[in-house]
Amino acid sequence: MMEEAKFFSKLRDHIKSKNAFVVYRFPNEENQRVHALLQNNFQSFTCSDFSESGFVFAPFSDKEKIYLIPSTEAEKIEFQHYPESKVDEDQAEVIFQEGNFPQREKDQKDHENLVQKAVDTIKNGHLKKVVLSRKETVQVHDPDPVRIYKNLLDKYSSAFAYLWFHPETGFWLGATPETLLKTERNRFKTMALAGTQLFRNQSVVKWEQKEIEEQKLVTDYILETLADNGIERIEKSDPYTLKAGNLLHICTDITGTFQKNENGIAPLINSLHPTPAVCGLPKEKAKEFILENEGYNRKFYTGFLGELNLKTQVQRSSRSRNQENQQFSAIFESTRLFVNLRCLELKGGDASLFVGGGITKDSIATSEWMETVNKAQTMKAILVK
Ligand SMILES: C=C(O[C@@H]1C=C(C(=O)O)C=C[C@H]1O)C(=O)O
Repeated sequence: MMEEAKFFSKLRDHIKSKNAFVVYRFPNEENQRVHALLQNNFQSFTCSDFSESGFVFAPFSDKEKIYLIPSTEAEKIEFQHYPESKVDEDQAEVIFQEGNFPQREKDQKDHENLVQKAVDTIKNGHLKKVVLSRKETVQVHDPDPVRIYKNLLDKYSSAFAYLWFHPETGFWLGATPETLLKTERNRFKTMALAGTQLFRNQSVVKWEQKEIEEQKLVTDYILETLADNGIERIEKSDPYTLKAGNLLHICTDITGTFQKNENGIAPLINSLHPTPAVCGLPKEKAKEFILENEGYNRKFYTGFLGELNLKTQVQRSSRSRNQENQQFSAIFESTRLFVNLRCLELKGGDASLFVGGGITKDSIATSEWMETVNKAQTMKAILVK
């Protein structure tokens, strides 16, 4: 384990070298552990069939490059990060941030028109659900990626919190609540996440029928595609409320067993991405609607990222530390991928934030706009000093 200060000083040197790297922490990490992979050469690596091992960074579109930092080409570092003070994610602070980045009227109009067009298309029976998003670019007073990432680590302990750099993509940061795929041997886990409301310290969370139905669409679709892909023993949890920064979502955990064949986990990834949590239903029609109407390139937003086929050593029993039991430790491959939400691209002195939401027949344009404003707060809150 490296000392944190030593790591960040090393990272600053690495940034000067312009070689790729990624720093990341898993959600709810009990021992405060943060991981990093610092690529030790200037080559550009891509992922072709998900048989590779390393950290993957994939765009929304299946026509663009999927980047990879291969395990064999990078120095692997771990350190522990303890927040300087207990920062909470409550509403008061969110409202306070509002003044730093005023909203533009034109952005609102454009987004509401886009949503209305989708609602009309859905009502005409061409679509069931489509996720529509926008990009908001703001000036950052101190655009130091390391400073901003430390804020992110302090603030969002229940998210997958990352800082990525590649000479061809530039800097990306994010705090996403959504697991795309977790595999360990032949077990896997994914989740259906949808429905959004503000967290207001409410003791009882009430969900509207619209949100309940929207989230169920996502769950049903995922269950169906998994069954079509030969996944066995599929189980799902009851829907529960998941807190992500200043927001609440409805979540269903889905687990199962998959048969490993020569294609590895590629069929699983290809059937899940993009889920109706970020694209829509039916998938191809929704994708078409997005590409034709959103009017900007999502790049890595609503793509996915994380550890791919990484070798992990596990003790058979975490309590058995004596010599005798050492022989029971095993090495196996695991994958932990997340959907790239609540993220931003850092470029020059600007940050581009990406935010969206699911549209169904019952969606109201102004409420959908507000939802994106609220989602943007997650990342705006870490930009300020
Ligand atoms: C699209 C986003 O989030 C997704 C859409 C949600 C919704 O429509 O309510 C909720 C969580 C995510 O699955 C985003 O954060 O930009």
